[in-house]
Amino acid sequence: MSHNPHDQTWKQLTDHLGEWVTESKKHTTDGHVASYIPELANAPAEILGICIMDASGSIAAAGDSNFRFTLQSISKVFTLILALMDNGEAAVFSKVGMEPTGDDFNSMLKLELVEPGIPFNPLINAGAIAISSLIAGKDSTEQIARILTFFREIADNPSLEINAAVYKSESDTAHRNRSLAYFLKDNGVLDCEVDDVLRTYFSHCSIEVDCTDLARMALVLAHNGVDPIRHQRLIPRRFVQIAKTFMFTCGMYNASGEFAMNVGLPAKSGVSGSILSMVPGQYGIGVVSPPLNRKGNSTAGVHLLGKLSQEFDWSLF
Ligand SMILES: NC(=O)CC[C@H](N)C(=O)O
Repeated sequence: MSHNPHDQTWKQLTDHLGEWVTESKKHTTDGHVASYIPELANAPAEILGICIMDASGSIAAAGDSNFRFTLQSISKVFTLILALMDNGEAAVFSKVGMEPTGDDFNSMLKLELVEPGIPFNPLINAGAIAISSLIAGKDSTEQIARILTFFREIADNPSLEINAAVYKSESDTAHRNRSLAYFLKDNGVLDCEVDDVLRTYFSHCSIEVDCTDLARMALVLAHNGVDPIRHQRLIPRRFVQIAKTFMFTCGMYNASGEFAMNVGLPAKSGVSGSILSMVPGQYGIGVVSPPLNRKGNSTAGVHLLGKLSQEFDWSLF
């Protein structure tokens, strides 16, 4: 038996992940599948899948890990990184702040209440729409092409595509995001047209992946921007540091404090019921289970990450 801590954790993971998924799956009934984007409501409610990837690309997977879903808010982490790579820190943080809001992810409350009227952080909807406008390109068509190229590179998967049905469903019903974008335009945050920036925003939210893609993308963040499998730097270290900090403080919306206490890892969730997380320096983690709690996080997914964090003492604190 090996005494390498990684080998021991890996054996325990591969031996027990299936049991832990079965246990956490009970929590799918604690939540509701998102329906404000009508197409998302078609997701089966009893799904729970997870994929954990180590630095050599070995995979521990269990449950419905082949289920396909859209990135939704998880995409915001990577558009933030791309915007930082395109514009640098100073330009990005002239358009968005660095603080959690304590409000729902699609709230517009503080845009009017607090001066200057820029979004509090890049992971709430208002902030992510501002970030979409900063992606280099002459219009949304060019921006979307660059985003897809970047996401495919990070996921090491050239076949990532936009799910057209989810895109259309969101675009047809996004009255709240449209109002946020008009508000931003009025506050002088957006230099481009509202419809164009929303095309970019809905497109990156609608990129379809599975848990393996999530784990692969997370692995690059876990290794501070270097892909440990291809031994290639894909993202400057500083920009990963910024992204991981936001994931920790704002990645689980207004439940980020609770998640930090119970799980203690950087993470980002999306309304598709997905969660991207990582054990820094070690593993990339992708989880999906569509039913959400009131704050928009996957009930079974959060439960499973809590169990893993306890079992392996993964909390950063
Ligand atoms: N929380 C989320 O995943 C939100 C993303 C979704 N596309 C929206 O704008 O509402």
